[in-house]
Order: sequence, then C-alpha cells, then structure tokens
Amino acid sequence: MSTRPVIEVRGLVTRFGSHTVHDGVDLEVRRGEVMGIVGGSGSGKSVLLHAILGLKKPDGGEIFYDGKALSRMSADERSALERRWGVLFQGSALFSSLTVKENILVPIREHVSLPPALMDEIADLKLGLAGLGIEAASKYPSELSGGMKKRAGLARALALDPDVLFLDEPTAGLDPISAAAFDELIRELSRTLGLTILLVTHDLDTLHAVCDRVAVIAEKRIIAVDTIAQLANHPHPWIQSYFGGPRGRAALRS
Ligand SMILES: Nc1ncnc2c1ncn2[C@@H]1O[C@H](COP(=O)(O)OP(=O)(O)OP(=O)(O)O)[C@@H](O)[C@H]1O
Repeated sequence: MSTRPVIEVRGLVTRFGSHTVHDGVDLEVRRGEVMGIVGGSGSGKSVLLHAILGLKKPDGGEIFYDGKALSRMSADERSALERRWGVLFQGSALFSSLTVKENILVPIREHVSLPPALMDEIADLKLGLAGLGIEAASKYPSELSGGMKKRAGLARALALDPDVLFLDEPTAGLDPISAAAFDELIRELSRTLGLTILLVTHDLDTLHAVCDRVAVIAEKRIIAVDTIAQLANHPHPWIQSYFGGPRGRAALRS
C-alpha cells in the first residue's frame, strides 16, 4: 500500500447558517487503503463526505485529489475526477422507475460511448462483482431486499471502474448476517480491485472487518486517525467509550 495520499482535507470549515459543523478538519486518505470515519450522531460525518465529493462547498480550507485543489479544477478536470469515483449513498439512492440493470447503465451511458451490447455486458459484469445473480438485472428496486438494494447500489457505484469508492453507512438497515456478507464483499473488492475506500459507519463490526485505519470526528475536527488496535488505547473519552464500551470490546474480540 502506498503512503501517498489520494485525498487530502486541509483546514476544512463547513457551516449551515450560524451552525459550524467542521472547524479545521484535516485528513489524509492513502491510495489503496480502506478508511472508516466514525463519530457521534450529528458530528458531521456525512457532511464531511459531501464536502469531499464536492456536494457541500467548504466555508474554509481546501480538499485536494492527488495534490490538486478541488476548488481550482476546471469543469473538465472535475468531470474526469468524478468518473474515477464510485458513491454508495445511504439508502442506495436507486432510481425506483428503473430496473437494476438500467440503474447500473445510467452512469455508463452518461460517461462512455459504446455499442449497447457491450454496455449490457459491462452492467452484467458489475452485477456479478457486487454479488448479484443475473436474475436481479430485470428487477425493480421495490422488489429487492435491503441487502440486494445495497448490492445493486454498489454495482452502480462500480459501473465506471472507479479507483475511489465512497460508502455512507453501507450496512445500515441490514440484518447481521447480510451486514457481515456485505463487509466481506467490500473487503474483497478492496483487495482484488485495489480500490481506495472511504466509508462512514456506526457499525463496529464493519470497522473491524473492513478498515485499515479509522478517523474519529468530534468537537468539529478529526481528533485521531489510527488502526483500531491503537485507537482502543486512545485517552479521549469519546474514543474510550466507543471502542472500550461493551459493543466495542465485543467487536474487538470477534
Ligand atoms: N442540509 C443541512 N442543513 C442544515 N443543517 C444540516 C444539513 N445537513 C446536515 N446538517 C447539520 O450538520 C450536522 C452534521 O450532520 P451530519 O449528517 O454530517 O452528521 P452525521 O455525523 O453524519 O450524523 P449521523 O451519524 O446521525 O448520520 C448536524 O448538526 C446536522 O443537523
């Protein structure tokens, strides 16, 4: 794994009106690593993800991709960058009026010009990568279980062969068995495709199963970034209660 950061957040400030969510967030995500972001409810995990994706404009600070500031990119550079991203939002955000295959084809049709049969083949390949059988292709989102919806959302996120994958609460709403299977899938994708993955989660089991490092957000900043084993010894009270509480200890043992 390279230590060169693919994403750098420097001194990020975000606000909604007079409410400051982030006040000096610094974070580096290395190429090829799986990084988790944890923090209490309302601590600003999703807003941080949105800022990194350029969906929330920073009120201060800067976000860099491969050393280039997001705010200084031309529209073409930005579009090229977005092609390298795959995003799985909370709730999967599938288009309800499209089948699973049509959902996967949306980004492919938007960004690449290929014969329809080839696009179809690519969509089938992505279905398989996300662990869905071909029979899921013609189903509508309303016909899928929660776990299948997540996989369909993941297949769409993988549509353009991203090198960075962003996942917001990937296992939220899944039963423990489906969540564990999804964790395994994320880990497998990171290994086989060499993806850099940034994920927001509350799920301690996901952190243990999937993440190389975890960033903790509290008091409007990233207060620690480390392996879980190291964080378990961190003196900050929130980190102590998160990793050292009954659930944290149980996840550490498993
Ligand atoms: N569109 C918005 N308008 C106003 N305030 C917002 C908006 N989006 C988020 N916030 C506020 O920003 C803060 C951080 O929200 P965020 O969703 O990032 O928290 P989170 O850490 O992801 O929480 P959770 O774990 O509960 O999902 C919260 O106080 C929230 O109310």
